[in-house]
Amino acid sequence: MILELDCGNSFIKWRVMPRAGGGSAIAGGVVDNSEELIAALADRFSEQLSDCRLVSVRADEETRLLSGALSARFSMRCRVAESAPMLAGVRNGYEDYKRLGLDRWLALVGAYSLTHGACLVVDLGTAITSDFVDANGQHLGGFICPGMPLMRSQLLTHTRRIRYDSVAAEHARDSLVPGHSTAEAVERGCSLMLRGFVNTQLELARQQCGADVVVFLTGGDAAMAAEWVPAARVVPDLVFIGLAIACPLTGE
Ligand SMILES: Nc1ncnc2c1ncn2[C@@H]1O[C@H](COP(=O)(O)OP(=O)(O)OP(=O)(O)O)[C@@H](O)[C@H]1O
Ligand SMILES: CC(C)(CO)[C@@H](O)C(=O)NCCC(=O)O
Ligand SMILES: [K+]
Repeated sequence: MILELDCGNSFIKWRVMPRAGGGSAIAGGVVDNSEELIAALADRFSEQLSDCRLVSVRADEETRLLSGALSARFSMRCRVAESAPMLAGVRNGYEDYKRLGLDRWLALVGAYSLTHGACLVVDLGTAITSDFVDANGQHLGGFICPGMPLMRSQLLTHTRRIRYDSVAAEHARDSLVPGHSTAEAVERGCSLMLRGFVNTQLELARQQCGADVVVFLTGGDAAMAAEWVPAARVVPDLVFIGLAIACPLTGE
């Protein structure tokens, strides 16, 4: 079995796949840190993991420690995705290709592998990122802005009186009419910022890549954005699709 990891800034997303080259996930989850990850895996998969592949946007040292701990604990090979100027028909558009976040790069490569045509990838996590690729696989660049979790926490951190609980937040998200409570005002305000961003990306994508550009949404808040872009494809495992391309294992 193969362990796949997407180490984001806030969470580590993991899944166990039956073998190289496909099938559906046997198990998966989201954890806060490597200790939790090892605990989640140790019960069920102690003897069965042969390989690991991972992508990380964390510091190199932190990523090295994580892959070292995993390969030691589960006696498996561990491959770490690296930056590349070109992969699977996609050409990195950054001035310095090493600076493009690896999660963005792999999601883009994953999306292009599904369409072989122009795409826009919007990843809504801690940060929100968008990336454009044309029909020839040329990455046209992208954007980075704060995601919903960061927008909320900035308001909370830098004000005295913006306070509300998660139940109120949940209810507030039922509608986008002007808020009559702090929870509604903040949640809907941030949602509208997100909606404005997503709609602008869509316009830009059509200008840059043509009207038949395929829109992919991924990351924790993808489902929310999907309401505003009915034609979009919500692909939660886009980064993992790219990861398999970047780190093929024997047999793939
Ligand atoms: N405590 C939690 N337990 C389980 N799942 C969670 C928890 N907190 C968040 N999630 C889910 O985990 C996923 C995190 O995805 P997201 O794309 O937001 O990752 P992230 O690591 O915060 O972002 P990034 O990759 O940009 O750093 C979301 O689907 C979210 O709903
Ligand atoms: C933007 C994030 C934080 C999104 O996870 C990540 O892709 C990253 O750290 N990128 C490096 C900066 C860049 O992509 O230009
Ligand atoms: K991400």
